[in-house]
Amino acid sequence: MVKNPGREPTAQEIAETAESMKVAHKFGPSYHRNKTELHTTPACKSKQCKDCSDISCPNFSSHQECPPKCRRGCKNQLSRTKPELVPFFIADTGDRGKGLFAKTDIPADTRILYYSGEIISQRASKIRWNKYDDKEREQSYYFAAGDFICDPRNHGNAGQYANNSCQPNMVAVQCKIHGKAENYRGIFFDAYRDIEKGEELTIKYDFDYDSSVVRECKCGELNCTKSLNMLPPQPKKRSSKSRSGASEKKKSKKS
Ligand SMILES: C[S@@+](CC[C@H](N)C(=O)[O-])C[C@H]1O[C@@H](n2cnc3c(N)ncnc32)[C@H](O)[C@@H]1O
Repeated sequence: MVKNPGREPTAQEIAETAESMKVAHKFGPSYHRNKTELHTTPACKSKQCKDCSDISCPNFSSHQECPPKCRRGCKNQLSRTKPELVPFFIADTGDRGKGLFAKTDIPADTRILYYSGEIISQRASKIRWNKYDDKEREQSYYFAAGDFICDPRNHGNAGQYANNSCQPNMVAVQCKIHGKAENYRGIFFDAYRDIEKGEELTIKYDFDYDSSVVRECKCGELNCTKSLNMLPPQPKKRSSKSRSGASEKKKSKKS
Protein backbone atom coordinates (compact mmCIF):
# COMPACT_ATOMS: atom_id res chain seq x y z
CA MET A 1 0.00 0.00 0.00
CA VAL A 2 1.57 3.35 -1.02
CA LYS A 3 1.63 5.75 1.91
CA ASN A 4 2.79 9.38 1.57
CA PRO A 5 4.14 8.91 -1.96
CA GLY A 6 7.11 11.17 -2.67
CA ARG A 7 7.26 12.53 0.87
CA GLU A 8 10.66 13.91 1.94
CA PRO A 9 11.93 13.05 5.45
CA THR A 10 12.36 15.83 7.99
CA ALA A 11 15.81 16.58 9.43
CA GLN A 12 14.72 14.98 12.71
CA GLU A 13 13.61 11.77 10.99
CA ILE A 14 16.94 11.54 9.13
CA ALA A 15 18.86 12.06 12.39
CA GLU A 16 16.80 9.42 14.23
CA THR A 17 17.31 6.91 11.42
CA ALA A 18 21.07 7.52 11.28
CA GLU A 19 21.31 7.16 15.05
CA SER A 20 19.42 3.86 14.99
CA MET A 21 21.76 2.42 12.33
CA LYS A 22 24.74 2.91 14.66
CA VAL A 23 23.46 0.26 17.02
CA ALA A 24 25.77 -2.72 16.95
CA HIS A 25 24.81 -6.35 16.98
CA LYS A 26 25.52 -8.25 20.16
CA PHE A 27 26.36 -11.93 20.36
CA GLY A 28 25.33 -13.00 23.85
CA PRO A 29 26.96 -15.67 26.06
CA SER A 30 24.35 -18.26 24.99
CA TYR A 31 25.41 -17.73 21.33
CA HIS A 32 29.01 -18.47 22.29
CA ARG A 33 28.00 -21.58 24.25
CA ASN A 34 25.90 -22.92 21.37
CA LYS A 35 27.87 -21.93 18.30
CA THR A 36 29.21 -24.56 15.97
CA GLU A 37 32.40 -24.08 13.93
CA LEU A 38 32.84 -20.71 12.24
CA HIS A 39 31.71 -20.16 8.69
CA THR A 40 34.21 -19.17 6.00
CA THR A 41 33.14 -17.56 2.73
CA PRO A 42 35.70 -17.35 -0.09
CA ALA A 43 36.43 -13.94 -1.64
CA CYS A 44 34.40 -13.37 -4.83
CA LYS A 45 36.48 -13.91 -7.97
CA SER A 46 33.67 -13.88 -10.53
CA LYS A 47 34.48 -11.88 -13.68
CA GLN A 48 30.78 -11.10 -14.18
CA CYS A 49 30.43 -9.60 -10.71
CA LYS A 50 30.95 -5.86 -10.18
CA ASP A 51 30.39 -5.10 -6.49
CA CYS A 52 28.86 -8.28 -4.96
CA SER A 53 25.47 -6.58 -4.60
CA ASP A 54 23.43 -8.90 -6.84
CA ILE A 55 23.15 -12.47 -8.06
CA SER A 56 26.16 -12.09 -10.38
CA CYS A 57 28.18 -12.60 -7.17
CA PRO A 58 28.33 -16.32 -6.28
CA ASN A 59 28.38 -15.48 -2.56
CA PHE A 60 25.36 -13.15 -2.76
CA SER A 61 23.40 -15.65 -4.84
CA SER A 62 24.14 -18.51 -2.42
CA HIS A 63 23.07 -16.40 0.59
CA GLN A 64 26.52 -15.88 2.07
CA GLU A 65 28.10 -12.63 3.11
CA CYS A 66 31.54 -11.94 1.58
CA PRO A 67 34.67 -11.94 3.77
CA PRO A 68 36.29 -8.57 4.76
CA LYS A 69 39.03 -9.15 2.18
CA CYS A 70 36.97 -9.35 -0.99
CA ARG A 71 37.05 -7.37 -4.23
CA ARG A 72 37.46 -3.60 -4.03
CA GLY A 73 34.04 -1.98 -3.55
CA CYS A 74 32.40 -5.22 -2.34
CA LYS A 75 28.95 -4.33 -1.01
CA ASN A 76 28.07 -7.73 0.42
CA GLN A 77 29.36 -6.91 3.91
CA LEU A 78 26.39 -5.16 5.46
CA SER A 79 26.46 -7.06 8.78
CA ARG A 80 29.83 -5.58 9.75
CA THR A 81 30.05 -2.33 7.83
CA LYS A 82 28.12 0.88 8.16
CA PRO A 83 25.70 1.16 5.21
CA GLU A 84 26.91 3.69 2.64
CA LEU A 85 23.38 4.83 1.92
CA VAL A 86 20.36 4.31 4.12
CA PRO A 87 17.50 4.31 1.60
CA PHE A 88 14.75 4.73 4.20
CA PHE A 89 13.71 6.81 7.17
CA ILE A 90 11.75 6.16 10.36
CA ALA A 91 8.47 8.07 10.60
CA ASP A 92 5.11 7.88 12.34
CA THR A 93 2.47 5.83 10.49
CA GLY A 94 -0.51 7.32 12.31
CA ASP A 95 -2.30 4.09 13.30
CA ARG A 96 0.55 1.52 13.68
CA GLY A 97 3.24 3.39 15.60
CA LYS A 98 6.51 4.09 13.82
CA GLY A 99 7.36 2.58 10.47
CA LEU A 100 10.01 2.66 7.75
CA PHE A 101 9.51 4.68 4.57
CA ALA A 102 11.51 4.66 1.32
CA LYS A 103 13.70 7.78 0.99
CA THR A 104 14.32 7.08 -2.70
CA ASP A 105 12.98 4.68 -5.31
CA ILE A 106 14.39 1.24 -4.43
CA PRO A 107 14.82 -1.33 -7.21
CA ALA A 108 13.68 -4.94 -6.65
CA ASP A 109 16.23 -7.21 -4.91
CA THR A 110 18.13 -4.30 -3.29
CA ARG A 111 19.54 -5.30 0.10
CA ILE A 112 17.91 -2.68 2.30
CA LEU A 113 19.10 -3.46 5.81
CA TYR A 114 20.65 -5.87 8.25
CA TYR A 115 18.28 -6.73 11.10
CA SER A 116 20.29 -6.11 14.22
CA GLY A 117 19.75 -7.37 17.75
CA GLU A 118 21.08 -9.58 20.47
CA ILE A 119 21.84 -13.10 19.26
CA ILE A 120 20.85 -15.65 21.87
CA SER A 121 20.10 -19.38 21.92
CA GLN A 122 16.53 -20.63 21.58
CA ARG A 123 16.69 -21.87 25.19
CA ALA A 124 17.79 -18.44 26.44
CA SER A 125 15.01 -16.80 24.41
CA LYS A 126 12.38 -19.02 26.09
CA ILE A 127 13.74 -18.25 29.57
CA ARG A 128 13.68 -14.54 28.71
CA TRP A 129 10.13 -14.82 27.31
CA ASN A 130 8.82 -16.49 30.48
CA LYS A 131 10.11 -13.58 32.55
CA TYR A 132 8.46 -10.92 30.38
CA ASP A 133 5.14 -9.44 31.44
CA ASP A 134 2.27 -9.15 28.93
CA LYS A 135 3.34 -5.71 27.73
CA GLU A 136 6.94 -6.81 27.24
CA ARG A 137 5.74 -9.86 25.31
CA GLU A 138 3.59 -7.70 23.08
CA GLN A 139 6.61 -5.53 22.34
CA SER A 140 9.06 -8.38 21.78
CA TYR A 141 9.97 -9.12 18.22
CA TYR A 142 12.10 -12.23 18.18
CA PHE A 143 13.37 -13.14 14.74
CA ALA A 144 14.68 -16.64 13.91
CA ALA A 145 18.37 -16.42 12.96
CA GLY A 146 19.38 -19.95 11.95
CA ASP A 147 19.59 -22.01 15.17
CA PHE A 148 19.49 -18.78 17.20
CA ILE A 149 17.05 -15.98 17.97
CA CYS A 150 17.68 -12.32 17.24
CA ASP A 151 16.15 -10.15 19.98
CA PRO A 152 16.15 -6.46 18.93
CA ARG A 153 14.90 -5.18 22.31
CA ASN A 154 18.22 -3.69 23.50
CA HIS A 155 20.46 -3.86 20.45
CA GLY A 156 18.03 -3.37 17.58
CA ASN A 157 18.46 -0.97 14.69
CA ALA A 158 15.81 0.56 12.40
CA GLY A 159 14.82 -2.98 11.31
CA GLN A 160 12.65 -3.22 14.42
CA TYR A 161 10.38 -0.50 13.02
CA ALA A 162 9.38 -2.47 9.92
CA ASN A 163 5.63 -3.00 10.17
CA ASN A 164 3.65 -5.98 8.96
CA SER A 165 1.73 -6.12 5.72
CA CYS A 166 -0.27 -8.94 4.17
CA GLN A 167 1.21 -7.78 0.86
CA PRO A 168 4.75 -6.82 1.91
CA ASN A 169 7.32 -5.15 -0.33
CA MET A 170 10.34 -6.56 1.54
CA VAL A 171 11.38 -10.12 2.17
CA ALA A 172 13.62 -11.43 4.99
CA VAL A 173 16.62 -13.36 3.69
CA GLN A 174 18.81 -15.47 5.97
CA CYS A 175 22.53 -15.55 5.12
CA LYS A 176 25.62 -17.29 6.39
CA ILE A 177 28.07 -14.74 7.76
CA HIS A 178 31.83 -15.07 7.33
CA GLY A 179 33.48 -15.49 10.75
CA LYS A 180 30.21 -16.31 12.55
CA ALA A 181 28.87 -19.72 13.53
CA GLU A 182 27.81 -22.14 10.77
CA ASN A 183 24.49 -22.53 12.60
CA TYR A 184 23.86 -18.76 12.74
CA ARG A 185 22.14 -16.80 9.98
CA GLY A 186 22.18 -13.04 9.58
CA ILE A 187 18.80 -11.56 8.63
CA PHE A 188 18.59 -9.06 5.80
CA PHE A 189 15.55 -7.26 4.45
CA ASP A 190 15.61 -7.16 0.64
CA ALA A 191 13.23 -5.33 -1.72
CA TYR A 192 10.74 -7.90 -3.00
CA ARG A 193 9.71 -5.65 -5.89
CA ASP A 194 10.46 -2.13 -7.17
CA ILE A 195 9.53 0.25 -4.34
CA GLU A 196 8.48 3.85 -4.91
CA LYS A 197 9.90 6.77 -2.92
CA GLY A 198 7.59 7.42 0.06
CA GLU A 199 6.12 3.91 0.20
CA GLU A 200 6.10 2.25 3.58
CA LEU A 201 8.61 -0.64 3.78
CA THR A 202 6.85 -3.71 5.13
CA ILE A 203 7.48 -7.33 5.88
CA LYS A 204 5.25 -10.33 6.63
CA TYR A 205 5.67 -11.22 10.31
CA ASP A 206 4.05 -14.62 10.51
CA PHE A 207 4.27 -14.60 14.29
CA ASP A 208 3.45 -18.07 15.62
CA TYR A 209 -0.25 -18.79 15.98
CA ASP A 210 -1.14 -17.77 19.54
CA SER A 211 -4.77 -17.56 20.64
CA SER A 212 -3.78 -15.77 23.89
CA VAL A 213 -2.36 -12.67 22.16
CA VAL A 214 -4.68 -10.66 19.93
CA ARG A 215 -2.64 -8.67 17.43
CA GLU A 216 -4.88 -6.96 14.91
CA CYS A 217 -3.37 -6.21 11.50
CA LYS A 218 -4.30 -2.81 10.07
CA CYS A 219 -2.27 -3.01 6.85
CA GLY A 220 -5.36 -2.24 4.80
CA GLU A 221 -4.48 -4.58 1.94
CA LEU A 222 -7.32 -6.36 0.14
CA ASN A 223 -5.99 -9.75 1.26
CA CYS A 224 -5.48 -8.63 4.90
CA THR A 225 -5.92 -11.54 7.36
CA LYS A 226 -6.68 -8.99 10.17
CA SER A 227 -4.04 -10.65 12.35
CA LEU A 228 -0.29 -10.24 12.86
CA ASN A 229 -0.14 -13.86 13.98
CA MET A 230 -0.36 -16.80 11.67
CA LEU A 231 -3.93 -18.03 11.40
CA PRO A 232 -5.03 -21.10 13.40
CA PRO A 233 -4.21 -24.37 11.66
CA GLN A 234 -7.20 -25.37 9.55
CA PRO A 235 -8.60 -28.91 9.84
CA LYS A 236 -7.52 -30.84 6.77
CA LYS A 237 -10.28 -30.87 4.17
CA ARG A 238 -10.70 -33.89 2.01
CA SER A 239 -10.63 -32.83 -1.60
CA SER A 240 -13.87 -32.98 -3.57
CA LYS A 241 -12.11 -35.46 -5.86
CA SER A 242 -11.37 -37.93 -3.05
CA ARG A 243 -14.87 -37.36 -1.57
CA SER A 244 -16.57 -38.16 -4.84
CA GLY A 245 -14.15 -41.08 -5.26
CA ALA A 246 -15.24 -42.44 -1.86
CA SER A 247 -18.93 -42.10 -2.64
CA GLU A 248 -18.39 -43.78 -6.00
CA LYS A 249 -16.84 -46.72 -4.15
CA LYS A 250 -19.78 -46.87 -1.70
CA LYS A 251 -22.22 -46.74 -4.56
CA SER A 252 -20.49 -49.52 -6.41
CA LYS A 253 -20.51 -51.69 -3.25
CA LYS A 254 -24.27 -51.28 -2.87
CA SER A 255 -25.10 -52.26 -6.41
C1 LIG B 1 8.29 -4.71 15.12
S1 LIG B 1 7.19 -3.51 15.75
C2 LIG B 1 7.06 -2.41 14.41
C3 LIG B 1 7.31 -1.01 14.86
C4 LIG B 1 6.21 -0.39 15.66
N1 LIG B 1 5.21 0.19 14.76
C5 LIG B 1 6.75 0.65 16.62
O1 LIG B 1 6.36 1.82 16.57
O2 LIG B 1 7.60 0.28 17.44
C6 LIG B 1 5.68 -4.43 15.73
C7 LIG B 1 4.49 -3.74 16.31
O3 LIG B 1 4.04 -2.70 15.44
C8 LIG B 1 2.61 -2.72 15.31
N2 LIG B 1 2.27 -3.15 13.94
C9 LIG B 1 3.10 -3.55 12.99
N3 LIG B 1 2.45 -3.83 11.85
C10 LIG B 1 1.16 -3.63 12.09
C11 LIG B 1 -0.03 -3.76 11.33
N4 LIG B 1 -0.01 -4.16 10.06
N5 LIG B 1 -1.20 -3.46 11.91
C12 LIG B 1 -1.26 -3.06 13.19
N6 LIG B 1 -0.17 -2.89 13.98
C13 LIG B 1 1.02 -3.19 13.44
C14 LIG B 1 2.13 -3.73 16.34
O4 LIG B 1 1.91 -3.04 17.56
C15 LIG B 1 3.30 -4.68 16.48
O5 LIG B 1 3.30 -5.36 17.71
